[in-house]
Amino acid sequence: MAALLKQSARLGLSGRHGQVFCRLPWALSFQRYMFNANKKILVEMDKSTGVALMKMANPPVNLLNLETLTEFAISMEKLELDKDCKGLILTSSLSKVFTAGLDIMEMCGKSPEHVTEFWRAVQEMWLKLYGSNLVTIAAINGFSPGAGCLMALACDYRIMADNVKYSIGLNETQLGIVAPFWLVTRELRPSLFS
Ligand SMILES: CC/C=C\CCC/C=C/C(=O)SCCNC(=O)CCNC(=O)[C@H](O)C(C)(C)COP(=O)(O)OP(=O)(O)OC[C@H]1O[C@@H](n2cnc3c(N)ncnc32)[C@H](O)[C@@H]1OP(=O)(O)O
Repeated sequence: MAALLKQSARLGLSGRHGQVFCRLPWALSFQRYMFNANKKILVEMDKSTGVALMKMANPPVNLLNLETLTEFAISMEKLELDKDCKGLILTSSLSKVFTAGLDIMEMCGKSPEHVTEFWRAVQEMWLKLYGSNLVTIAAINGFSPGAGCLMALACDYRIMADNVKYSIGLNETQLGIVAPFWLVTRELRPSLFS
């Protein structure tokens, strides 16, 4: 795990944005590639190590709206299809927020069809992460409430920045949102499935 984190530091947070399957020049050609569908999720894959660095990049607080969730699922699919990819580090491109969780505006005043589509995307995101064949690590570099906490829990390993200001936890009931049954039973009460 330490080696993976060292790798993440080496990969750096210096990815060039706005590119789809762009290869780095000369020596690193065919060793590293980056992709992002719409710039909300940035992926940098190092084929020489098999480690992908995925950064949520939806300022100001990395809200998980329909667009971002969809992009996340597509990015996960691409990595799962890459036979060279063995591990994934999930982190944030922002300085103090991992993710502020679900965008509550996606559930406020929207049509039942939209809300259904949104929750389907939430479930898809969780299935992709929790069910991934990759070794997954959440590098939690800031606040991580609600779905941010659940994303971290869905990873195999979690490491959080050592800063007392940052908090992580399940606060959705304070907002009147109940975590869905598939999540509570699978992740928060795994003994039911053992
Ligand atoms: C796998 C998952 C499966 C199931 C999930 C089930 C349940 C999950 C539910 C949720 O995730 S509910 C959402 C929980 N999140 C929160 O409660 C976060 C609340 N936000 C904060 O605490 C702070 O924003 C912060 C993350 C600590 C960052 O603080 P900062 O001071 O940097 O930013 P600010 O508060 O000014 O926010 C900027 C901007 O963003 C809006 N915002 C923040 N969070 C949300 C949100 N969750 N949904 C919608 N909008 C949000 C905030 O209102 C500001 O908007 P403004 O600039 O227009 O005022």
